[in-house]
Amino acid sequence: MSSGKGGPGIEWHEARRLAAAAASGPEIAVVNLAESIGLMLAGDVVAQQSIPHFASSAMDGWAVVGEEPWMLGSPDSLTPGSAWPVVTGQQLPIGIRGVLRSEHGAVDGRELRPNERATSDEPRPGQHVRLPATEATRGEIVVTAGCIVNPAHVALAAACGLDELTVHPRPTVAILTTGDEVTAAGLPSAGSVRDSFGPQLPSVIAMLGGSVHSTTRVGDDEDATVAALTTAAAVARLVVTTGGTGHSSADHLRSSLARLGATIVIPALAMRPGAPTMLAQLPGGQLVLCLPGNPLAALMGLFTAGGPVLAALSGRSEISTHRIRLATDVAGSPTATRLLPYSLGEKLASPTPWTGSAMMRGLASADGVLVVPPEGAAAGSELDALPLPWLR
Ligand SMILES: Nc1nc2c(c(=O)[nH]1)N[C@H]1C(S)=C(S)[C@@H](COP(=O)(O)OP(=O)(O)OC[C@H]3O[C@@H](n4cnc5c(N)ncnc54)[C@H](O)[C@@H]3O)O[C@H]1N2
Ligand code: MOO
Repeated sequence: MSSGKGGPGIEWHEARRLAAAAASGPEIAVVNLAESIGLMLAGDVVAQQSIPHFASSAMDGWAVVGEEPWMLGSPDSLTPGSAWPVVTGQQLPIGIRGVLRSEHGAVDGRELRPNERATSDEPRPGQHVRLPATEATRGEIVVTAGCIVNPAHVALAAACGLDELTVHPRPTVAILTTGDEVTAAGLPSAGSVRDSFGPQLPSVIAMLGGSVHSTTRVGDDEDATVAALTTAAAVARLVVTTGGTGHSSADHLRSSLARLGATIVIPALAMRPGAPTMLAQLPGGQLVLCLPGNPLAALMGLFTAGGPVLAALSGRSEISTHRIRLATDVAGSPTATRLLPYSLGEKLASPTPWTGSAMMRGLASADGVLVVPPEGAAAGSELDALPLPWLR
């Protein structure tokens, strides 16, 4: 069932606002550099010392002091006319003229001279010397909190002398799929359906910022549903369920949530498909996002309410809508927002032919999802559209 017995559904934009508001803020954790990639940075990255922190050679060759010819010696005395062999990265003392690269010099006995490949002024003052603090000074912020940590950030943090970063970890999510008729593999017989969620929902949730801890199948049974919700809520900040949102004898989600003392945040959505999507909060603060069993309806519910929840729990910015121009007239639904997978041609959007709530074919070929207001929209006008998490 949907809004019929559950009261009027919440308007689409309002539902997104309520979903984000119901989620408590992101957690903060300190993790090893390698584990931080892909997470939201919660604290600035600050150089612990200057980068580079010592002067070094940028070339294999000779550190030289003063004018040629240079006599090979040791770095202990910086006497004009002295030189010594260096390799790339080797520490250099202050006071040398520069580094003559190995291809541009020749040694005869202990005497070093530039060869014919060298220019007359080589090495110029400071040539091939990496000076300290040219990339950052000690205490300088080199990455500001609020971005997703990427591999380059991590390499920079390592260069800054850091071993760990302060991040917002991905919120843990537990998935419960319901439905005695659902078959996990192979060809389903008449009366059974292939599980749409097991193979894809964890990835979509990850794309939206979550980390799926477990996926559990629950039979159409109230005690089993209560037990599974309790187990899931013990490990997850968000529990995502599929199916069983209705009021039939096979649907036990509502009564199970009531038994657990849950507060209903979103009882239903004024949205097609996906109207029966529900958001509830358990007494421990964990959110339970109840998606309808129909596969497209479930993803529309996940994009609408799950996106804002996961963004808030992971400290990420919400996936925002963008404007897209229509190739055709699109009819609205008088009391609901329609979500229609669309494909693009010549930069104009047309709903795909497969928009039924059980159909995945439209979404599989879609470039995004149109957010159609109740009054519909005419060809040539612009509508809001949601980007698909896998195409961002
Ligand atoms: N009398 C009414 N009946 C229904 C209403 C209503 O308002 N009044 N709303 C319809 C709408 S809209 C939807 S959406 C569904 C929601 O149903 P449930 O959330 O209770 O889900 P189920 O009944 O368990 O399943 C619905 C449908 O989805 C199939 N399903 C379930 N799980 C999976 C899965 N893992 N993979 C693929 N398909 C799945 C299931 O076999 C059913 O066909 O209720 C309508 N009915
Ligand atoms: O809301 Mo249901 O999702 O139309 O099938």
